[in-house]
Amino acid sequence: MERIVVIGANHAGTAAINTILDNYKDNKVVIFDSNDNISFLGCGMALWIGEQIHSSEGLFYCSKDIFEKKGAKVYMETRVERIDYDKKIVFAEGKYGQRYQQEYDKLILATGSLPISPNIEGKELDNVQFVKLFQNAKDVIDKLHNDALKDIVVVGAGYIGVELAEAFRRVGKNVTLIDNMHTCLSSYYDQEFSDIMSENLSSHGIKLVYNEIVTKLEGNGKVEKVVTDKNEYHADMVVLGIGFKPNNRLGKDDLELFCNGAFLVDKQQQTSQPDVYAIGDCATVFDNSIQKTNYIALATNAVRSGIVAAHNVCGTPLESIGVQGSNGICIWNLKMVSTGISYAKAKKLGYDAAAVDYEDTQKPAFIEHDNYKVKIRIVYDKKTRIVLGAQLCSEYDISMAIHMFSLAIQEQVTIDRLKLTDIFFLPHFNQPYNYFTMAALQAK
Ligand SMILES: Cc1cc2nc3c(=O)[nH]c(=O)nc-3n(C[C@H](O)[C@H](O)[C@H](O)COP(=O)(O)OP(=O)(O)OC[C@H]3O[C@@H](n4cnc5c(N)ncnc54)[C@H](O)[C@@H]3O)c2cc1C
Ligand SMILES: NC(=O)c1ccc[n+]([C@@H]2O[C@H](COP(=O)([O-])OP(=O)(O)OC[C@H]3O[C@@H](n4cnc5c(N)ncnc54)[C@H](O)[C@@H]3O)[C@@H](O)[C@H]2O)c1
Repeated sequence: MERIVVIGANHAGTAAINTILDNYKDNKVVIFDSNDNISFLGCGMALWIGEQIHSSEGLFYCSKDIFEKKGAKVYMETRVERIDYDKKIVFAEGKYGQRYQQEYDKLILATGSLPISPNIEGKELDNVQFVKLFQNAKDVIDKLHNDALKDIVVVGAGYIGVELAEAFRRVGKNVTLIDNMHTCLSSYYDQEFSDIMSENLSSHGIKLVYNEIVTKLEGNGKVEKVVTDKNEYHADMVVLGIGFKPNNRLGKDDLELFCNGAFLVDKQQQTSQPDVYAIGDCATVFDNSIQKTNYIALATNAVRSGIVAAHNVCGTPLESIGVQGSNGICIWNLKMVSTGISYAKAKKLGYDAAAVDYEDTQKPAFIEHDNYKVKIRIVYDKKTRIVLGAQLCSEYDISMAIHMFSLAIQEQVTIDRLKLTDIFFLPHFNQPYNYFTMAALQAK
């Protein structure tokens, strides 16, 4: 029997814990989490805030109870303060000051990420919000009920910022969305795609402010103003969504780190310390699109890395196959999905890259209903011909289409192989000259 300690029981921790408890029943599993809930789907936060779902109930898929019924010992609201990696002991403290020492044979770090806090004056003012935890969402929703709270400035037009801008607008607030880049969603899409999202956001009344750097927040107790290098914006609430950083506090002096501080792991999720594994947002991933170690904070990566670590910890060797950072967003019915890297990113990274684009309706023109335009871009390396990334955008649900490109990047498929990939045709679904083939065929 092994003593397995898991620190952090959100998406990564939950996946690892369930895999161990369901498949390797003879171990002693001890879980610590500093929060009071498990498995909160942050991805549902904007839907809840924007009143597209009526409650937060469905946003949890696991609990302390479930783990305990499967035989684990669970300490909630208990923060691990320090780890003695030589003696293999975890030191934790409960909400009421209770102290715990737990020895381990194998340790899984699933401490996740923290929202990046900009180094600006005024960020401690009331109504300056991060949106990561269930408690953050509850707090924001309580404040939104106050009709005097009218103007919301969202800083960061990435995934969190864009989703929340929509949510705030849906509940009738005036929304200004600020990003220091020249467009929204710039880490995921080329401007030809992000411009479509910008147009969608502005047409719903969101004020877009790009290429401005927030320099300070002003107010009297409560935030009242966002000051940038070029302008000032009135704000009754400011939401900061400028990215995540890995929560590495428990290992930053003892484990090897990636350039952004994430725990550096191998394909088995093992850190530089023997018997210590790291998963989810606190750890690195192997990024197949650039064939290098990278940091990509997504729940999907968290879950898969948890499964991989669990099997290795319990003695079944299993290697991660890497990730492509596949992602998607849906804002007022405009759906955008991407995988791998954009053309702009490929160029920035020094690839001799090319992009092929195609635009068409999803189905033949004679289909009069539920037939929308689809825009596709495939990015590839001109030298190796290998696919580096893909982007799709439509009001039609094209989400499943991105998985094919995800697999192509994972398997290092060339653009030329995609030209003749067998794609079925039925007018109810698509076209005989479909946009995958038509885009790929353009590759010279
Ligand atoms: C608003 C929002 C929307 C999102 N939408 C999506 C989406 O649509 N798709 C997607 O793939 N991803 C999405 N994400 C990202 C996704 O939520 C994260 O990638 C995911 O939560 C990572 O899971 P994790 O378990 O690694 O880390 P976390 O969720 O950060 O969990 C870490 C856990 O560790 C615990 N912990 C930390 N330190 C200690 C300690 N010292 N002692 C004890 N416990 C500790 C914390 O309490 C927490 O429970 C979204 C995130 C947000 C905020
Ligand atoms: N739909 C989804 O899959 C989804 C939804 C929400 C969050 N997430 C994930 O959660 C993580 C965190 O999301 P996020 O939106 O915070 O990060 P993000 O990386 O998606 O976006 C951060 C944005 O902030 C901007 N930014 C950075 N510094 C800034 C500054 N000082 N001032 C103004 N803008 C600045 C960046 O240009 C970028 O557009 C990401 O990994 C994201 O992929 C995913």
